[in-house]
Amino acid sequence: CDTPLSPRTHILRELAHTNYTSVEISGRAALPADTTQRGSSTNDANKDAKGHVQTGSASINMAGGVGCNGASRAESLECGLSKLEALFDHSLYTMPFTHIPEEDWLLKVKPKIKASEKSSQMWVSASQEGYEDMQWNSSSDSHPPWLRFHLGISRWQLYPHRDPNMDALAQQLATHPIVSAVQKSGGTQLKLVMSFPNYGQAMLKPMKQERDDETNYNLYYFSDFERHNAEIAAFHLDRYKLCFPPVVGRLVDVVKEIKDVTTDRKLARTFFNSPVGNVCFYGQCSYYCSTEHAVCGRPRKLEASVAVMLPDLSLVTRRTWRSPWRRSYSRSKLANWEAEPNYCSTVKKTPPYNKGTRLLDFMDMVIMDFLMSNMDRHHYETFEKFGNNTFLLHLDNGRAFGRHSKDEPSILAPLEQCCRIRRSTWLRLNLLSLSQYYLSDVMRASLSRDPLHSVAPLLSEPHLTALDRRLKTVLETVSRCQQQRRETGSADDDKCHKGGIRFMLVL
Ligand SMILES: Nc1ncnc2c1ncn2[C@@H]1O[C@H](COP(=O)(O)OP(=O)(O)OP(=O)(O)O)[C@@H](O)[C@H]1O
Ligand SMILES: [Mn+2]
Repeated sequence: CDTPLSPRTHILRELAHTNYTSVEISGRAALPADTTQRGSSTNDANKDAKGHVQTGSASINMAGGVGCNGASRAESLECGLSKLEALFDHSLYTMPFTHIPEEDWLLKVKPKIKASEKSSQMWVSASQEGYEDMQWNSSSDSHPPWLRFHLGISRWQLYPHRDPNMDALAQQLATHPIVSAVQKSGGTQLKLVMSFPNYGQAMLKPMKQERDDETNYNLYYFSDFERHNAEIAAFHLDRYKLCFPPVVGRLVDVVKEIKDVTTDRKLARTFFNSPVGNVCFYGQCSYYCSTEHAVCGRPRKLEASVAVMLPDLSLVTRRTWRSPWRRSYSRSKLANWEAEPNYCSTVKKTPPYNKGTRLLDFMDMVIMDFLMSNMDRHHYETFEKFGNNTFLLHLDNGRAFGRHSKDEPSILAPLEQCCRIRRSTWLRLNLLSLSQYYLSDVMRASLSRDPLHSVAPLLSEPHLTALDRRLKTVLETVSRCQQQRRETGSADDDKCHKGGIRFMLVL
């Protein structure tokens, strides 16, 4: 999702030369104004709050950062929140974006239309019970948060870093009345599309497992449950890559907000009361949609993840890409990448991985998947409009965070086989391994802002600990690559990709 680097690229270089084991980085450059918003024609990113132009050098100092050791639970959360703020203020996260040209926005608001054309061009909704009257015009102030989100999608990202719309969007996803709920077709497990009075829509995945449950070791990855908290946690983990649609947790009343408002008769037929009086349903799908696997309220309240829907496919087409490192989805067969030692060199020569930043974007996704132990990344998607030169959408993270006591090294195979990583990713991962920005601390803090945190923390402590452990493994894998490069020299088939870097250069 990185746009071309700004003149502040030297910050990265400076950090790349920093010895992370002995030097702490504060890098608190003044927070740049968000330049990715539509209509901002001047680049304010290098100005501080008073409008002074920043020279843009990251300050690297020896002073200690925020330390949370020995704090009580509440203090430790408070401390984590300041770490999160410090992280997002860091110059590695506030890279200014260049102005986004008109053709790089996913959607356009139609220019004013003549009165004579109005009757045919204006969308007038039939008045439906539960829905609000729309009063939208071309001004973004009149738009509901979901529409602002759609209009803010660009070639490079789904939403800007520190999106001013994010709080309102999350708030509506978590609290707005649900006026309709139907099953979402496609995919293998039960999920619903919910509609809100302002015509926004969201995808709901219900809670299937307790936070502390570990996936049964005898279950293959392809028959594992989907987890609502994994969808929420994946969104928080990704917030710097900005490739997942916003997801929040919600306590849903299964009677008032699903059974009573659904027009989906197949879904309605599957509701029943459990022996202890909880209201349950199971819907229709190809896995786990049976009475034995029903999802149940307590007695009517059900935890769920709620993800904002992307623009409808009839408006914006998406392309689905099969992952080159897709698993075999078989109990006995090996996938090509498991059998062929030189698999990556073939992929590197194959479009779209042979050009641009696709391979590096793919590696970012692989690293995320390893951190959250998601083995189910069979496909990813892109917006068709942007061709091959765009970010990857990582939808569907429901099978992540299944086991905290086990890591899955094979998820890192692409990184290990290709030895490629985006420089900014590598630097950010290094930052997250420093005590003042520990990944587990910032994730704990970030997730504490979700509405479901008040019920129980969305990731249990062992899952948070696993994140730090896995991050270390990623960094070690990169170090091994660097070591190999040092030993074999730089004479190889690799060309430095735009936006990426070979390990030799990182050193
Ligand atoms: N936020 C979203 N907005 C729009 N479409 C979405 C969103 N999330 C997922 N989808 C679409 O719905 C499809 C099914 O969703 P998802 O993959 O999460 O379900 P699933 O049951 O886990 O599927 P599978 O069994 O294939 O893993 C996706 O392939 C994607 O195209
Ligand atoms: Mn899935």
